[in-house]
Amino acid sequence: GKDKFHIDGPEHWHKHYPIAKGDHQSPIEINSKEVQHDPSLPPWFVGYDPGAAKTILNNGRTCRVVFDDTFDRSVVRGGPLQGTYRLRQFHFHWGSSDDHGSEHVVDGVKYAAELHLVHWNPKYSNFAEALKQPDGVAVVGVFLKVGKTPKPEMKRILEAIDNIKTKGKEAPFQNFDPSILFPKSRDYWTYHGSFTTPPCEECITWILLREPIEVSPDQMAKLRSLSINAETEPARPMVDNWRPPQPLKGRVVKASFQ
Ligand SMILES: NS(=O)(=O)c1ccc(NC(=O)NCCCCO)cc1
Ligand SMILES: [Zn+2]
Repeated sequence: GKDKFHIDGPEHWHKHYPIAKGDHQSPIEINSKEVQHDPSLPPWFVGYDPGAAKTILNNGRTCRVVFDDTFDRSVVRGGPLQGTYRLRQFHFHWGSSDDHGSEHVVDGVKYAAELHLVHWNPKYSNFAEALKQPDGVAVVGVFLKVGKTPKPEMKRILEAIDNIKTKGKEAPFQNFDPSILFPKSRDYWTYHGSFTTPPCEECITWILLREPIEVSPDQMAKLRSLSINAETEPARPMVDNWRPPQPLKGRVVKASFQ
């Protein structure tokens, strides 16, 4: 299955997913000096129904919280988007230590982790169809920065990790509105890119929040306590599940702020 390509590093993905060497790949380096402030960019909004949250799972590559996306129940709209996009799942990427782990890099700064909230355009019949379209998917990205104060809103996710330590484990995760994880500011960068893992489809309008949320070293250690192996296999820690920045290839990154 596709999993064996995940064991091979990002340098190998193109052999089975040629688009991995495409012109609109993610993540990228954000260079503030080259970003274009776009005053016409409207604010973005979410309307998340906590009741849409269903389960949390360890898929061997990240920990993912899955939502009911059978109707416009939890959506994002505005910003660079036309219409509403339905929340399907959110997940994280992180490093083996606090000094790296994010996928996008801002003016050379690697954050300890990056949260991705994945939404798809319901003008397409389902997620699998949407990921074949340039306007099929919208991902809101939030950087996690390590500081002294733990983020209380992360508590429920980190507690749930105890039930999904190994690959294939899934547990109920209900009544959760992920917008409580957002920072105060809604300032964002936006550009057209791709999934950062296979199939690397170039279907994503990225909305990357400028302001990181702060988590504690212990909270990062908890993420790193997840394993990529199944329960019956030798323990291998789930760390460094990030793709390095990809060539910008002439794309312009727009900023909603000066
Ligand atoms: N890191 S990321 O760019 O936000 C990302 C989001 C979803 C996915 N893939 C996903 O949700 N499902 C796998 C696609 C197979 C079709 O269902 C991969 C990477
Ligand atoms: Zn991601």
